[in-house]
Amino acid sequence: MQPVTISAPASKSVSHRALIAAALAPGESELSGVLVSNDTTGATLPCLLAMGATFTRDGGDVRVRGMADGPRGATADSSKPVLLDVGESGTTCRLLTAIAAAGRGAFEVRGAGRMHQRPMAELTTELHSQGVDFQWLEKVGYLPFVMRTEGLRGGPAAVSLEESSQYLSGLLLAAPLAAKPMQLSISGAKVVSWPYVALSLQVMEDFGIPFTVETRQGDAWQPTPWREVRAAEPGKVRFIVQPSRYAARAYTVEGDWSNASYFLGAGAVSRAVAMTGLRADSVQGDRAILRILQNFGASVIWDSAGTVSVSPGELHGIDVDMGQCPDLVPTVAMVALFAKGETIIRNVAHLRIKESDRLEAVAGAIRAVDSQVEVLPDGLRIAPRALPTGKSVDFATHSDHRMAMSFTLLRLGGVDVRLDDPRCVAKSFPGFFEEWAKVEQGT
Ligand SMILES: O=C(O)C1=C[C@@H](OP(=O)(O)O)[C@@H](O)[C@H](O)C1
Ligand SMILES: C=C(OP(=O)(O)O)C(=O)O
Repeated sequence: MQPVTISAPASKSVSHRALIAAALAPGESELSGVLVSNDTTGATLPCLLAMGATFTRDGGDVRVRGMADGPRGATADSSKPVLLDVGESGTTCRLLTAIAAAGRGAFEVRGAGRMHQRPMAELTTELHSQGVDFQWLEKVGYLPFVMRTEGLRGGPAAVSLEESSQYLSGLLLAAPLAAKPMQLSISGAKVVSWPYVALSLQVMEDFGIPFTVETRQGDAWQPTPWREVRAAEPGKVRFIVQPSRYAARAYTVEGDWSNASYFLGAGAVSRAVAMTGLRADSVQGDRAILRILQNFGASVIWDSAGTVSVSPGELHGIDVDMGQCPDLVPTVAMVALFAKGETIIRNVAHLRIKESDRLEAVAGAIRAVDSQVEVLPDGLRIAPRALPTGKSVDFATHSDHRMAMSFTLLRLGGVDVRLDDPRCVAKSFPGFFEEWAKVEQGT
């Protein structure tokens, strides 16, 4: 039987970063293949427009005229700060708070839904020591707030990556706009979601920003190519970013490994799925989905044209640390329900502060299909039972796109999946259900 072929949607994380870099690059950039979704063209783009960049867009082709001298907020004589509405996008919120802080004037940052419960303090504390003033409109450390800035001073700064990598990504992307070189280091006890920091460095490099990464070897700091830093440890890596300008350019956004995971997962549990448009050498951590599906027992093949295919096998439960690829957890948890034996997912306490409390939301879906699950302080222990084939089951998405997309996998086990809010997929993948229909129709 021929595999169903799906072309991967554009990377959400790269789209955010390419829009930011192009908006900060004086001159004209042409971006192709930008993800059209609520978080990217619906949140990051309008916020950058409010800061002073201009855009013309035809689908995912975006022509950007970058800001001539950095982000501009409202001046002291204006009664209203410039509004940055980040919607439900954590990436927009954390990255653009740092970018706006590196500009001038007053900005009000607001969001929607869960975004007002997702923490900001780790980032804003550091921005405050850089000279930025915050006025909290509801709760200290959370949206909404008004920020007044005269730019970043530069010099040393340290941030913890225990709950999110987005704080460091924001500081890195904003650092070239600081008055002096910035030396960023990692505090805290552990690092999660490291590959997203590497993606930020990749886009900075692609848009001409000079920076050095140093790792500690014994008592000395050694310059290290950023691609060689696989998983950073607190106190063992630092970044030196020179004041500089992003350089305008043409740029093509690569495919998204996170949103590919639902289709690759379908290949593992049902019938072969082939995907085009994914980079085998991508810096995206969610490329790990291939290794994880292989560990379950699925087979993975790359062909010479760069198409990857996943086919089913005898699936058995696995024990997996997903600290560096948290967005894959809902997919992996659903695949675990098709496997024999227990699956344990570890090191993902940060899933509790995403679009929903994802440990509880995923556990709710597992219970809805009569399997057993234990919610651990930092993960899930899943004991699958036979799926309720032929039955209609109601699922609570908690308005979380990754819940809606991952629970849909259960249709391949014969479950009539009823989602309370299927439209929440628009956050990252508005065309998800149209693509999914191809999997079910087998064409
Ligand atoms: O920087 C990014 O593009 C992202 C970082 C990750 O968040 P955390 O670093 O908060 O885990 C990830 O979950 C999110 O979907 C995208
Ligand atoms: C956590 C996610 O995104 P964000 O943090 O940008 O809201 C996600 O897409 O799963």
